[in-house]
Amino acid sequence: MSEAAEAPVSSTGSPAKYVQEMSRDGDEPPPRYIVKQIPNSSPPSAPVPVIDLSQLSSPEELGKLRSALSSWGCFQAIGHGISSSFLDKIRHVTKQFFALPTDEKLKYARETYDMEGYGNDPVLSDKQVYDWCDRLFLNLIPQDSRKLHLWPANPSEFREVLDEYSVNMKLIVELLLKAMARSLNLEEDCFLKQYEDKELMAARFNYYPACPKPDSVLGAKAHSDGSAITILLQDQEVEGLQMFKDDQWFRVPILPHAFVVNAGDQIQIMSNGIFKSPLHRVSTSSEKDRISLAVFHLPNPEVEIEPVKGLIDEKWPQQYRKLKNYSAINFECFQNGKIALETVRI
Ligand SMILES: O=C(O)CCC(=O)C(=O)O
Ligand SMILES: [Fe+2]
Repeated sequence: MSEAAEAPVSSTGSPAKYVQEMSRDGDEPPPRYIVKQIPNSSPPSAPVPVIDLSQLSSPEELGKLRSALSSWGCFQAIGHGISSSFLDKIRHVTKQFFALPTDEKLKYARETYDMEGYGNDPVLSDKQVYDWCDRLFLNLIPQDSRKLHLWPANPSEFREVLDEYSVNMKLIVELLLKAMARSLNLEEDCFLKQYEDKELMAARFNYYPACPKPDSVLGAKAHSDGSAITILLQDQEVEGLQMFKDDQWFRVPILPHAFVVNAGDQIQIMSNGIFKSPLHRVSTSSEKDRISLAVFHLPNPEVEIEPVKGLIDEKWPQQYRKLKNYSAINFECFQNGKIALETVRI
């Protein structure tokens, strides 16, 4: 294919120019960003379920949680206990970071073929259509995996705010994993036990600049998350996230100060396919920049995961094999155009 030759790929395994710079300079999106035809490019708004995390001791709310995760694979979480002012603050420092001059942001640039740090869509395959998005990817947990030199010192509160955000995210994830187990009438620590106290958590700050071709360019191509759980803070004003359900795309509306919680592929495996890891994508806007912050939580790659025994019986046999390092499987499948979850199905 000639596609690889059309868009120069720099030696860092990244598209040659940051998307934010192309947007600022009024560049036409290069061919490698063009999706030939975006199916369903203006879908309807989605009735994504809303779950109140402060009510998860009630059987009704647990029932809603189970139903949301086994149909949509996602929900909007309210009642999470994090103040609106703190959420505004983390959005604010995110915007401040991306507003810095490129030279300043490059102090935190990711290394060749590394995920962590500031950069654009990593190039993993020569068939890849690029996302109209720049990112800052940082490990949060375990603490000793943090590459603090990649944590922006500008704006000055960035590190402190992210550290506090990380503490909050860990608490919410644990609360959710326990509630998800209870919603299936299982011991509440049955998912957490599989982590063997070796969890990973990482943050991806996404910056989607305005795009002159929203009908043929995506902020993020359709994907499911390779995590166990993802907690996403959407932009306050600019929509973009879309979910695939029942063969159709839906726009996820903005609910101020709610998180969008996604089941990731690894919880689909651990729940023996009961919870669904949803396919989602991000559209672009011709007028406005958009930010989001995704926090991914997953077991350490050394740890083996498998469907929980209590969810396997004759009527619903084991759907996925025991495995470890799902991220590596996911990565290889992406490069070979395969769907990772399908390759680990029994
Ligand atoms: O920006 C969004 O709304 C979604 C981002 C996302 O799906 C991701 O970072 O995995
Ligand atoms: Fe995602």
